[in-house]
Amino acid sequence: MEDTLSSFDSYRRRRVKNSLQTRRNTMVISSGGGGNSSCVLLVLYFCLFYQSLSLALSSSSSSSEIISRFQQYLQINTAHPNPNYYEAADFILSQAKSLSLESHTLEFVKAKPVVVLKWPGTNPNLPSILLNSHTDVVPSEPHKWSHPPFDAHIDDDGRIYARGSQDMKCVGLQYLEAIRKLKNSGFHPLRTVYLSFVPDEEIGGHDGAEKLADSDYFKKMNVGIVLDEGLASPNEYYRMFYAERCPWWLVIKASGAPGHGAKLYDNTAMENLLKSIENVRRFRAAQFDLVKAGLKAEGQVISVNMVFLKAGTPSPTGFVMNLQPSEAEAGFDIRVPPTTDPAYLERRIAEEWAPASRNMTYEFKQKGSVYDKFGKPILTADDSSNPWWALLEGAVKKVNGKLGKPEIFPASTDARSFRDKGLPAIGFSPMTNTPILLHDHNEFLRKDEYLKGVDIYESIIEAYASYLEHTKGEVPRDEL
Ligand SMILES: CSCC[C@H](NC=O)C(=O)O
Ligand SMILES: [Zn+2]
Ligand SMILES: [Zn+2]
Repeated sequence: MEDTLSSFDSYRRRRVKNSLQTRRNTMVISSGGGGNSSCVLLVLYFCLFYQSLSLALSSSSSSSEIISRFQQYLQINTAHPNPNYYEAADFILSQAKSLSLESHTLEFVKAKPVVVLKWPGTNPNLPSILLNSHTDVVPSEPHKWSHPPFDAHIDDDGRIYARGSQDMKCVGLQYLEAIRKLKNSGFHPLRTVYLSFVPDEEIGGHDGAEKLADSDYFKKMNVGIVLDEGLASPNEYYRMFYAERCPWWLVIKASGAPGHGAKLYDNTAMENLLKSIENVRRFRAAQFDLVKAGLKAEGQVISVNMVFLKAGTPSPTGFVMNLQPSEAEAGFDIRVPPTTDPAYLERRIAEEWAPASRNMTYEFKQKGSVYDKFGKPILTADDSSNPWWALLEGAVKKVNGKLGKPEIFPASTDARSFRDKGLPAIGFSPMTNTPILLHDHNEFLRKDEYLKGVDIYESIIEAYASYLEHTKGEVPRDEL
């Protein structure tokens, strides 16, 4: 860890040195006259040098300001079901102003602002880069946290506790801090860099990223690559995601004749439902065993988790105890990797989990497709056909970050709205040596890890925004 941090520091020093060097070179080229003009130029030189030095000093000494801005964002309560979206939007807009970024607030749905920021590139004809993050967070149970989830308290070991510290207010603000550093260093992007701060990801993104991706405004943005969220890594390897599992939310229902609680008879609703649940549990265990044995990664198996059970005849004191009910239901959150055959799973549901022969029916509350409109699995290429993948890898390695194997995101993110449009989208949240605490109690991110992530994005944005080639991964406008 020490090593990694010190190499990040030396990278920072190199950048400062380079930026001073660039400014010095500019001066040398522009000086050329003699006499008084040399004097004026000398003064100018020192002014510029002083300015560069103070800029450099301010960027190297502003860790506490960077952390304080992160805390401010975390302190805005954007938890469902009543997220304070306007306060979050105002905060982002104030940051944009301090960075002289262009901003636009789009309200596709009332009270659900989508904030889009723009850092114009010197070649606006090249497809742009979109850095996406969501502003909402999931609810919490504050009394089960060691520090209140919207205090952004920092403990003695530098852990910042807050809902959203990992998922994903960190990423949204790290993008902005990286841009602040790049601007301070005098960097000018070749490609336009956009940032989108979208609502509602945690409840499906339909009024947020999905609306943005469907809009004419988005078409005009001419996006060529999207970065979105990934997951924390408990070890030293950063994680990159090229796809995500598809959510299928299944409800199965059993029916049967009611009867006396003391009677043994076949085909009761409860018995039929339990047979299905046993079946589902065997399937779940087999999939989980593949992960436990190290044969498959989490994102490569089908996960099934029972999320509700509903049965029984209510009474004023609870449930009627001597009546076997005529209906019973169970709900499952299923996640299907785009690399599996969904027809196989659907057959299994119809024939084994909810067979009509056992008086069972089923319905999907949500059933995403693993295929795009051309019938191909929705995946972003993680090989040489996608230069953005290699660029990201290179940029992380340049600042001494190590990378794990490409992965499929186990849950859903807004990236799917962009992949649906045929765009490459990479899931990445720079957090190493950090327990995975998204949606959990006591979600936290360490200060040093957050600051390291800013440097990682600085490297990524610099590489992406400087990339000149028109690539295969970029979809021509008229196909969107
Ligand atoms: C199916 S939309 C729900 C999106 C949600 N995203 C993050 O947790 C998820 O459950 O994966
Ligand atoms: Zn998220
Ligand atoms: Zn989430």
